[in-house]
Amino acid sequence: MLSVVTNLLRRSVFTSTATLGRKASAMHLEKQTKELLKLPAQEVKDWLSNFDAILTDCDGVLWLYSDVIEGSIEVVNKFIHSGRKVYFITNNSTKTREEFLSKAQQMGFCVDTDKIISTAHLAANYLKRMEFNKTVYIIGSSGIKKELDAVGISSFGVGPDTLNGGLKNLVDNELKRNLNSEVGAVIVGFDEHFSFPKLAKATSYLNNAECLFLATNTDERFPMTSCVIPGTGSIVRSVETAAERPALVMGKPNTACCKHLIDDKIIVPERTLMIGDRCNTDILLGTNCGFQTLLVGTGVHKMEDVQKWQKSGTAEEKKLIPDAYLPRLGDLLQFIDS
Ligand SMILES: O=C(O)COP(=O)(O)O
Ligand SMILES: [Mg+2]
Repeated sequence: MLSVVTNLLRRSVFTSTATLGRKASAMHLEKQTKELLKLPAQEVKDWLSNFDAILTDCDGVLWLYSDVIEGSIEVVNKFIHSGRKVYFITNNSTKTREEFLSKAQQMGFCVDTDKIISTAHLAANYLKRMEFNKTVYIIGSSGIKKELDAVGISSFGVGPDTLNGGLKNLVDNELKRNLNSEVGAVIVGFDEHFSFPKLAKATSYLNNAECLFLATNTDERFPMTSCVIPGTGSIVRSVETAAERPALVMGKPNTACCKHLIDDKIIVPERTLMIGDRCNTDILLGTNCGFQTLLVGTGVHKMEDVQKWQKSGTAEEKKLIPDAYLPRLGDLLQFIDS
């Protein structure tokens, strides 16, 4: 997926506005994105009445780090109070599900634990379900460790690990002599202390073909305009490259993260709306699950990105196109009857 987006971005550099105009006549063949604010209010209300379940991304839709995005609490709570099932589904692995719950509740969202889907929790439960009984080496944050503790799986690796005695020391004293023979899985999530020793240790463990390789998510970067904060995807790519094998990704767009809701008939795909700010995780998950999708412009992708993808020919690129677009989630408030 990274390569798809990279290619899309590369291609977009050479796309002129004139080309956009010329191809407009062929656009009726493409999936169209409804810009909700440009539609009559009744049409938007009718569209919303199709949904009795909503899955919403968190960072970039509901909040940006610790700041609530204006209007999102009111919209989400109205959805909840109208009897719709609302799930918070985040790729962020730095917190436990309980920590996300208290973050959301402290902000004012009326959400319960069973409605939070988060990737550290998904990873721990994946290992628990397979009755994993070895140790996990973590590249990531305390959220992963705490979720593993909660299911009785031992782990280590969280925190700084720097190249103190040089490369020779790392190789001779750590990689050759000090690898933990109990490690049976490596989990890679967001790690602000990611380092060369961590990369070398993870890939040394993964050199054993029986060692499981899980990644929480593949988001390339965090939603930020003033600078770039690399996301988990950049760390996962690095480990995958050195390990020479792909990780099993727990979060969006892997449909496994919400499959149980469909299998257990808790939600009906045709009556479910996926709301997100990133198309190659949130919107792709929605498309892959048969949900309707709504992109909001408060995070990673914008309507201009969608317009570029609408012109591209591949089926994979078309899966990134949402059904609807809004500048921000709070704009929905005027269309939800209380
Ligand atoms: O933290 C991330 O990488 C993404 O988080 P999100 O899925 O809530 O946008
Ligand atoms: Mg997001």
